Amino acid sequence: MDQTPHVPVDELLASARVVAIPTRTRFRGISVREAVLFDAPMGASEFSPFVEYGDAEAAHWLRAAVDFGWGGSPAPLRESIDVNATVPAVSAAEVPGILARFPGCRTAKVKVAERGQALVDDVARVRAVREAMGSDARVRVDANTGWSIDEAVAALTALAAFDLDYAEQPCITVPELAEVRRRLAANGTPVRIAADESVRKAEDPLAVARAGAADLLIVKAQPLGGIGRALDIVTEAGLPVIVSSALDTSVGISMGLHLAAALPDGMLAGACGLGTVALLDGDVTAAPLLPVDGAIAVRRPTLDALALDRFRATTERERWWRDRIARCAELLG
Ligand SMILES: O=C(O)CCC(=O)C1=CC=C[C@@H](O)[C@@H]1C(=O)O
Ligand SMILES: [Mg+2]
Repeated sequence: MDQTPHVPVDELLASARVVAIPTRTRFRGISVREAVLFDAPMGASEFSPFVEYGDAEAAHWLRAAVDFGWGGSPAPLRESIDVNATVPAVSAAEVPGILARFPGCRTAKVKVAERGQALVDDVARVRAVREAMGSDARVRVDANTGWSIDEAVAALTALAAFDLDYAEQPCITVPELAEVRRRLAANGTPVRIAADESVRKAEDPLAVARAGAADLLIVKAQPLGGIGRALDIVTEAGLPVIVSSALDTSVGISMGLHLAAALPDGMLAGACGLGTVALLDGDVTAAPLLPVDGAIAVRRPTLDALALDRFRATTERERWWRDRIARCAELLG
């Protein structure tokens, strides 16, 4: 199913504004988040593939932006979406300060396997999260492909002491995920495995589900080419899902909220990774989509002219993003 409208590149460029927003805490090596906002007919839309991504990958994100801005979004089946606190790879001492930015959240996702850190750092961080949130909270970890099979089994065996909801993408490949899952079960420390990069960066996003290598899928609207495409994938995969984001502004978060709100009942496996505006030191709207009582209302934010000016990217970066849009648009045809 592909109902993404065709929009001439001149029209895309005419409505594009490029911003650079500082992060409050370094996250996946990023201290300034760049994004393009479109003032589009169906409402604001966002194009924000990470700068190191190639054009073929970034083109999926452009398709999503066009889909959301010019095509629209499916009718929401729910009014608000529970979200998780996202804890970057900070020291244990910084954990309470991070969690305070996510009021009411009873689920936390903790980054682990950060380059340059060791398992003791992960254990200390996850322990601090569990202690701060209490025994009834859900605590997940995300390794972003950072471990080998042996490292993943050792780390998750240790971290299982903190009662993990699941572990997101412990290793890179689908066979590795399957092996980690098998070994943990054989050791008597089963931890559910969630696939993220194996869905959003894979040539075949359904391969991980077909291989039985994951218990649930992380789905993100922008990398999967939009809400419609993401819905097609989850329907076909038949696994429970968590909707997440990519350190988007409130506009990209709104795309994720509309995806989560369109999922058929029973498919959503818990709180979604859509609270990350709390990690940014600014936004593009006067009413940011931040968690309140652990949830965010499903709505489309309006762009704020003052904010767009305040975070306006340099001329050089703006040119870079405009060239990127033109190349990606050409790939989409
Ligand atoms: O899922 C969340 O809690 C927040 C989003 C998040 O973790 C991510 C955002 C941006 C880039 C990714 O490396 C990362 C992820 O791996 O899920
Ligand atoms: Mg992830």
